[in-house]
Amino acid sequence: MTAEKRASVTVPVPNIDKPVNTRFISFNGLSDDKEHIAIIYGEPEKQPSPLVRIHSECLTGDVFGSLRCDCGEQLHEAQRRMAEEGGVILYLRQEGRGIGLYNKLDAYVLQDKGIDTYEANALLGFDHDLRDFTPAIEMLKALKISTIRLLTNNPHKTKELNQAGITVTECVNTGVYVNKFNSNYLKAKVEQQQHKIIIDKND
Ligand SMILES: Nc1nc2c(ncn2[C@@H]2O[C@H](COP(=O)(O)OP(=O)(O)OP(=O)(O)O)[C@@H](O)[C@H]2O)c(=O)[nH]1
Ligand SMILES: [Zn+2]
Repeated sequence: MTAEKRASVTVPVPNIDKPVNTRFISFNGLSDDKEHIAIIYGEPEKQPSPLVRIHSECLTGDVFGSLRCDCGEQLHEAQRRMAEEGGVILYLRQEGRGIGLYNKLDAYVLQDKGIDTYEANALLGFDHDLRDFTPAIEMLKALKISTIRLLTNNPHKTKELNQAGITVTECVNTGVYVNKFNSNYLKAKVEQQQHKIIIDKND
């Protein structure tokens, strides 16, 4: 079954000086049963290569501003950039790189004993990253967007999209949001998964 748009709802969101209208889009026919959502700024379907952020849900960071990761800040950066130039946020319901919220909290318990973010997954019996970006590809196709600039530091996302027929003309890195609580987490992403995050050696 090919995925298609279900509802498109206008949602004003706050921006620097005045609210900006976005469209929240739901889908029928995605290949898993999760309620993934696209948030559209402007008219990206009319741009030759719009900015796209594929953002994996992080309740702790996105909603509550947890400083253990950089997710909330990356999401807010995407929102600011897209309010300026248009774009699409694909908000994927893949909490904890696919292991779920409770398991992520279990992984945090292990990390508090000195184990890194990927090794903690392994100790809990999971692969280091269980995410599947197929729904993101299906959503882009339903939105009739096949050429994008991807806002990410993760080179593996670009590779998966290219393999599925979405052309990534540019990989736009996000800012670096390092603090004393997330520096080991960011270092593990750089050292083990080649994320493009420049961390100052003093952090
Ligand atoms: N399993 C696990 N998931 C985590 C941990 N910290 C954050 N996450 C989840 O990781 C996901 C974000 O993935 P990241 O690997 O940080 O970043 P990315 O999406 O691959 O790369 P960017 O596009 O640059 O953000 C979110 O779903 C978070 O909930 C952790 O310690 N363990
Ligand atoms: Zn996070």
